[in-house]
Order: sequence, then structure tokens, then C-alpha cells
Amino acid sequence: MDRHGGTNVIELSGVRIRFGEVAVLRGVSLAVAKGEVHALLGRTGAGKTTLLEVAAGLRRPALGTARLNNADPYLDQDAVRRGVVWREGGLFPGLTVAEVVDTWRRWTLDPVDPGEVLELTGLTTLADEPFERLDDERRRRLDLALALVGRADVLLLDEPMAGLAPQAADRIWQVLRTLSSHGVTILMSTPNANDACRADRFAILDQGHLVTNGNQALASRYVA
Ligand SMILES: Nc1ncnc2c1ncn2[C@@H]1O[C@H](COP(=O)(O)OP(=O)(O)OP(=O)(O)O)[C@@H](O)[C@H]1O
Repeated sequence: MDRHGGTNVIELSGVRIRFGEVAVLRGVSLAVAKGEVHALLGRTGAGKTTLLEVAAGLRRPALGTARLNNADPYLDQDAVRRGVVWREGGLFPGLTVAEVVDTWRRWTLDPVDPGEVLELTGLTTLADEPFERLDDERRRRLDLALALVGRADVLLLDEPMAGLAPQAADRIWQVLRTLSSHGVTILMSTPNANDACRADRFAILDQGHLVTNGNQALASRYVA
């Protein structure tokens, strides 16, 4: 049971993935409760993106199971509204922030009101700004806004603070906390021990194994 009295939204059990001779995930189990922010801490190449791909239903484990709201995310794309943000977001040149959101909404069934996503991500005052003028941190917030357009219940975020200065990373954390307080479940990867320690819980991915219930002392050994 999670802290909202429901079951876990994300559940991975014994997940194994191998690329040729290389075993990247060697039996990884992980559960994330509704409204929880869960970090995956690991060095470059540890397999964090691969794990997020499994949770997003983009990759099927050779062994083990993945469940989002009790459904297989690979087979049942509609069981849960998921928003996924990879490190290289792809957007539309020449548009303002509001136009980017509007364009995205046209591709989405039953999209959220644009004002709502801009407010949740703190972009309301930047609605008329050409998105190319946004700095890295605001671009990340726009990526989050787009991920939310489809009423995502689950966000899978690949290194959402990568390359940001501490103050800019704080701003992203504020947005994640707002989303979590609205019941959005978040699984994010990070190579940064400090960010991992700011999540509700974190787990360390090391040599294909997940060390759950990571603590701060353990995390500091894994700083990238
Ligand atoms: N499609 C693929 N084919 C072969 N090897 C792959 C493939 N995708 C990833 N890998 C390898 O699997 C390992 C884990 O990659 P992954 O991208 O999941 O790690 P990561 O923890 O996200 O690291 P990074 O921060 O570098 O992205 C790496 O050694 C990578 O080279």
C-alpha cells in the first residue's frame, strides 16, 4: 500500500535486460507509490535510461515484469497516462511557449487546458516568449508541461536536472513537488547524489543491480 492508501503505480519485478553479451539490468525490482518522487541514482552507463524505457513500455524485459497501474506498459499503452521526458527534447522551431503547448495539445486526446499546464510548470508569464529563447531550466519546464498535456498520472524523467545550476535545479524540484502534491507519480534518473537525496526515496543502480532504500552516506559514494 502507498501513502495515499492505494497500490503501487509503478512496479518492476526481476527485470533483466541484456544488450548482446552485456547484462545491463540483472534482476531489478522497484515499486513506486502514487504521488511519490522516486529517484534512480547511477553513474553514466549504469542502465538508468534503459530502466525508464522498460517502465515507459518502450522496451520489454527478457525476464521479469513491468507494471504501470497493474498493466503491462509494453502491451497496454492506455492503462495509464504517462508522460516521458528524455534528455533530448524535440520541439517546433519558431513557436512561442503557448503555441508549442497548443501544437502538442492537437496531438493529444482529451488534453489539459493550456493555462493549467503553464501554471503548474510556472511558465504563465513566458507564454508569449519564443521557446528558443528559453534558458535550459525553462526548457526543461516546457518539456514537463508537454509531458503533462495528456493528463499524465505518471512521469518518467531522464535526468531532469542534468547540466542545470543549483538554483535552476531548485526550480525544477519545486515543479516536481507541486506535481507530486497533485498525486502525480514520478520516477526520475540522476547521476547526482544530492538530487537523489531530495526525492522521497531513491535507489542506486550499480552493475545491473538496484540497491533499494539508499541512504545519504551510500549515495555520496556514487556521485558521478
Ligand atoms: N540499444 C542499445 N544497444 C546496445 N547497448 C546499449 C543500448 N542502449 C544502451 N546500451 C548500453 O547499455 C548500458 C546502459 O545504458 P543507459 O543509457 O541505460 O545508461 P544510463 O545509466 O542512462 O547512462 P547515461 O547517463 O550515459 O545515459 C550502456 O553501457 C549503454 O552503452
